[in-house]
Order: sequence, then structure tokens, then C-alpha cells
Amino acid sequence: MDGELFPRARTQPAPGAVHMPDWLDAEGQRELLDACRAWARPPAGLRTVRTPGGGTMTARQVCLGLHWYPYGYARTVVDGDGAPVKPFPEWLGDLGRRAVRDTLGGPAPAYDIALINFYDADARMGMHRDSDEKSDAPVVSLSLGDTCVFRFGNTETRTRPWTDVELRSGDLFVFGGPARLAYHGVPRVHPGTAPPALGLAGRLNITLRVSGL
Ligand SMILES: O=C(O)CCC(=O)C(=O)O
Ligand SMILES: [Fe+2]
Repeated sequence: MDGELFPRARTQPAPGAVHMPDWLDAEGQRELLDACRAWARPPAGLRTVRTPGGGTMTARQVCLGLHWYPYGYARTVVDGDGAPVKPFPEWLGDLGRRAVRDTLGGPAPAYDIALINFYDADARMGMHRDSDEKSDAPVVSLSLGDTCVFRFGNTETRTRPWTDVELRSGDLFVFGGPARLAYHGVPRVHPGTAPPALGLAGRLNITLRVSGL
């Protein structure tokens, strides 16, 4: 990033989990942001997710390919406007495969689901596992806009040990293999830290998954 004395290094917070800083360049970030803006529009656009306990998630969400709701997948927005979920574009699958090739390697996954989360300054995501899929293909996570603290834990409990990783605009995080079902969450977003040229206030996270459904 501008002003950094040394480039941030690639790290492996756990076996099977890789953080690759600055994976998307400025143009790649802008293209992905433009796509997110289109996906966020109704029908089947950005929505507030209600949990079965009566709460709401603070990060708002839009899905592609299959619609995720707590806790399963559907072809329509069953907990929203009822519209068919937007299609998962082929180019996004290509991006996911490139991400896996550049991090973990191994077989090229056939990504068919994206969850796009939008975080304003007060949004968070509690510790959880991505466990509604029937595939052990790696999850690919891309970040745009504001920097956040991404907490990557263990497969056994929501609690420590965990590693806090700073995810900035353009960063890639991939978790597969022994880390595929690790608990993770976003305890904090740092408002006003997005690259000014991107023109996004807040944070977007795009996660790609294979449904196996
Ligand atoms: O926003 C993030 O970085 C994580 C999102 C996430 O864990 C999810 O959508 O399941
Ligand atoms: Fe997740």
C-alpha cells in the first residue's frame, strides 16, 4: 500500500489458510466493485438477514448462484422479496480458480455460489463456520473498501486460539483443506480506510464457495 515501508507479506494463519495481500490491483477492485453495485440492486438485491433467534445480522448481504439464508440454500430469496437469485457469472468462477491456484493449489473448484457482504462502520460478523455446503472445496474471500480485522480461529470452538488478520481492499484470503471448517468472523471494521480512488464508503466482502448441492 502507498506509504508502506515494506510490502505486506503473504501469511498462513493456519494449515490450509492463506492471506495474500494486494491480490487485486486497483482496476480489478474497481471492476469487482462495479459488479457488486449491480448485484446489490433489486430484485434479489442487498438485504438484511434475520436469524432464527429473532436477531439481525449487521452486515447486509446479496447472494449469487444460490441464496443463502440461516441456515441453508434456496433458489429464490425465500426470506426477502421472493425473486430468483441472480446467476453466478463464469468470470467470477475463473477469478476464484485463479485465487486457489495462487494460494493453495490443488484441483480447480467449480465455484457456483457467491455471498457478498456489505459492512458499514458499525457492522460485524460473529464467529461462525461456513458449513451449509456439501463440498470441501476451498472458500475464496475477497475484500474491497475499508480495512477490517478478520479473525481466523480453529475448527473446534468459537474461542481461542485464533489469529487476527488485517484485510484491506484488494486482499485475498483462501481457506480449505484442514482449515475449511474453521470458525472465523469480523470483529471490527475501520471506517474511512478505503483507498480514496475506489469510491466506496464501507467494506465489501465477496466469498466464493462450491455448493456441492
Ligand atoms: O466479511 C468477511 O470477511 C467474512 C464473511 C464470511 O465469513 C461469510 O460470509 O461467511
Ligand atoms: Fe464465513
